[in-house]
Amino acid sequence: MSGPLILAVPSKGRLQENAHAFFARAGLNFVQPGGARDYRGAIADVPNVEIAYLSASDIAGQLASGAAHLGVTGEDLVREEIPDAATRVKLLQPLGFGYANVVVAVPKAWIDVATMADLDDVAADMQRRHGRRLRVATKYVNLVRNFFAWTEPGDRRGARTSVSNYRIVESLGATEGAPAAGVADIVVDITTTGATLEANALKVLEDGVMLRSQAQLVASLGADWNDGARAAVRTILTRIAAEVRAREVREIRCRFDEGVGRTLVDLAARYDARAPFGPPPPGTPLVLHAPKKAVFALVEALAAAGAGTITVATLEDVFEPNPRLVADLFGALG
Ligand SMILES: Nc1ncnc2c1ncn2[C@@H]1O[C@H](COP(=O)(O)OP(=O)(O)OP(=O)(O)O)[C@@H](O)[C@H]1O
Ligand SMILES: O=P(O)(O)OC[C@H]1O[C@H](OP(=O)(O)OP(=O)(O)O)[C@H](O)[C@@H]1O
Ligand SMILES: [Mg+2]
Repeated sequence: MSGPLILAVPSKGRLQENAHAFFARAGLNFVQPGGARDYRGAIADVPNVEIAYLSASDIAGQLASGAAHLGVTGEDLVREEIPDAATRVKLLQPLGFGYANVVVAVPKAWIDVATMADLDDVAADMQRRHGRRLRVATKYVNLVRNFFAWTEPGDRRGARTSVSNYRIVESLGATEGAPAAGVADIVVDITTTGATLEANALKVLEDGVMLRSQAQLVASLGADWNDGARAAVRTILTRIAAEVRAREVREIRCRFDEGVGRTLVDLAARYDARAPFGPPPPGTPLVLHAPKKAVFALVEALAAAGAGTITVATLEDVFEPNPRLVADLFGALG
């Protein structure tokens, strides 16, 4: 077989805009030969790639089945829709957008209920007194089953307790409204600002954060990884890796007096900064790539060690040989 590499990209919803911006920053410009309503596209200068525009949840499904090779979707959807995720997909890169938590939320009116252990008591009580099970409205059926079944030993407040005596009420929209509507007792849903929970008078349990999710770049392990698809993914991941690396680091350049060059390189290593072009010959500035977080501490240390003028700059792309992203995927594909 020799089909093209299928890259699945959100066509609507929360992730769409950020996903497009992410690929554009990596120099991957999408073209839609059939116009804006065409759900298939291509990348301007990378042959053998077909873009599939899909909803975020369809993307998780297509990656699981191998219908798409590479895609962007929420980690919540990967964990929910692909129970055996480790054998079917590889999460290559968290993308720094689409942050949201999957949480257990109960009516604020339940003032005595603050933890999963409390919730288990409520569920047991309902069963005993009314002969019915606690109703949980959610679209995250698999995540709920796993989370509610899991116990972590420890004292009552310090640990997680499993919840039994519940049943799931599947809800595909407006989930937070289910308790007020009387169709469920509590909800499990995704939240970012908490505004929707607040508007529905719900509160998150103290130990009720089931998953901290963000958008992920995901590869399918079961797709048709023919030679053409492998060549295309190498090009795509190399550009993405260069962009990701550039965002992680700052370039520091400094003047230094003869003799201290070596000392400065050693000093930089203590801040996880590297001299990508090696120690400079006399008379040329030292160039370092430093983790963003370490920049100001490193600048101070360099100045104290005798550096002259120091400049800090952001970089557009940092291409390194054998980027981790490429190695990770090819390692997983074998
Ligand atoms: N409130 C939110 N804030 C940030 N990211 C979110 C939020 N809600 C969802 N997401 C992330 O975006 C993904 C897709 O959600 P989104 O709401 O865009 O699509 P959907 O619910 O599948 O479809 P629809 O367009 O019908 O809402 C979620 O699975 C999650 O990873
Ligand atoms: O914590 P907040 O910032 O208020 O966000 C939470 C809301 O966002 C999502 O719904 P969405 O708007 O995607 O609608 P949907 O239920 O149709 O998917 C989620 O299902 C919540 O309802
Ligand atoms: Mg939604």
